[in-house]
Amino acid sequence: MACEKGNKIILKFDTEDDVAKALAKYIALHSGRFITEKGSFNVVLSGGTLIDTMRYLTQTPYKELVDWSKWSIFWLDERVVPLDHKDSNYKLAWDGFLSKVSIPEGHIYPINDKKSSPESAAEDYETRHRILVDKNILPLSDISGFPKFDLMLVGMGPDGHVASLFPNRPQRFEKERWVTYIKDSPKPPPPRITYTFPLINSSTEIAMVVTGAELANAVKDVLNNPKSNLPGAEVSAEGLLTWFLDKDAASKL
Ligand SMILES: O=C1O[C@H](COP(=O)(O)O)[C@@H](O)[C@H](O)[C@H]1O
Repeated sequence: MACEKGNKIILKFDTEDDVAKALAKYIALHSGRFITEKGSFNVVLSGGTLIDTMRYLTQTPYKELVDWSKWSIFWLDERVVPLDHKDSNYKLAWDGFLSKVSIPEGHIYPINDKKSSPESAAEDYETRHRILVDKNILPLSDISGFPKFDLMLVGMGPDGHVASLFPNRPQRFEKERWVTYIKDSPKPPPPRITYTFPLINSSTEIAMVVTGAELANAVKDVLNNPKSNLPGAEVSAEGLLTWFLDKDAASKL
């Protein structure tokens, strides 16, 4: 079932498995669309449950049909830990997705895990994005002046956080930086870096992928209660924001 509001569409499915199947089809369609239009596909990954929900993309027919050679991968947020640490969003994505498809190594942009502090890791990630802009690998939005990705795949926590932008933390209000840092994330591990809202909201397409009953209150507040002021409610896209919900996550709408 679909419900449209402005440049937002809300898709509700019976089960998490139905969400996973629809998500694979949606990503593959956008991959084809962007590669036809501009010859490349810049994708931003979250951590968390998203990676498992992307599982059908690594299977037939998508594994063979998608032109992985044109993909580039970035991270919406990352924990400041070594890339082989169990808490690393890169490791999660590598184990569950990237190791199973053939995206060129040079197109994968994890954080530099040799940086010792969240400040320096955020600074470094932003600088590397500025270099990609200078090389015309990443375009800037004509509207915001921030980097414009083709597709961001965004998860949400039960507290309404997206990326590492949490309620009751100032990072969600950052307006200038492309990448910022947090040292006291309420969800462990505490040191993280994260894209900021002006950058997130410059994306052409965004998929909010939210499943499970423990997300039902946050989904209700974000979609139906503007006063809740949760970070998830601040997500918008320059093109279309598409919510993928299962029955449990949508149960209080
Ligand atoms: O800590 C994080 O949490 C969010 C939400 O994760 P989920 O397990 O509730 O899906 C995730 O999107 C983010 O990338 C991650 O660092």
